[in-house]
Amino acid sequence: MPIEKLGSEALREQLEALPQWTLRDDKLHRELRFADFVEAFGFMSRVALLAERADHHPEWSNVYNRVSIDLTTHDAGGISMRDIEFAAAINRLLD
Ligand SMILES: C[C@H](O)[C@H](O)[C@H]1CNC2=NC(N)=NC(=O)C2=N1
Repeated sequence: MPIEKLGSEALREQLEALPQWTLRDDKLHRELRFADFVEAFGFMSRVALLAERADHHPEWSNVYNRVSIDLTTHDAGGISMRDIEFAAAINRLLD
């Protein structure tokens, strides 16, 4: 079954449950700051395992203790429920 891009109304609804995430360039965006590089990279390692399990991968960058994450579904040409679920799973790692 093809993965569908969310329409703007459905997307707005889903974003209500993800207040830590914003829309930037048609992607789900979140920036994080950790105590140091080891903490940031440890977090990225945990996200990498989630990404491999879901076969859904982040666009991200890391500078020392900062991590910037963008989520989109290339296969759908926009944000899909895969990104919503991924964002929620990342939030749970940070609880
Ligand atoms: C072939 C493979 O399943 C696809 O390329 C997957 C891999 N990871 C992916 N990750 C993301 N974020 N979007 C995708 O469309 C995507 N597609």
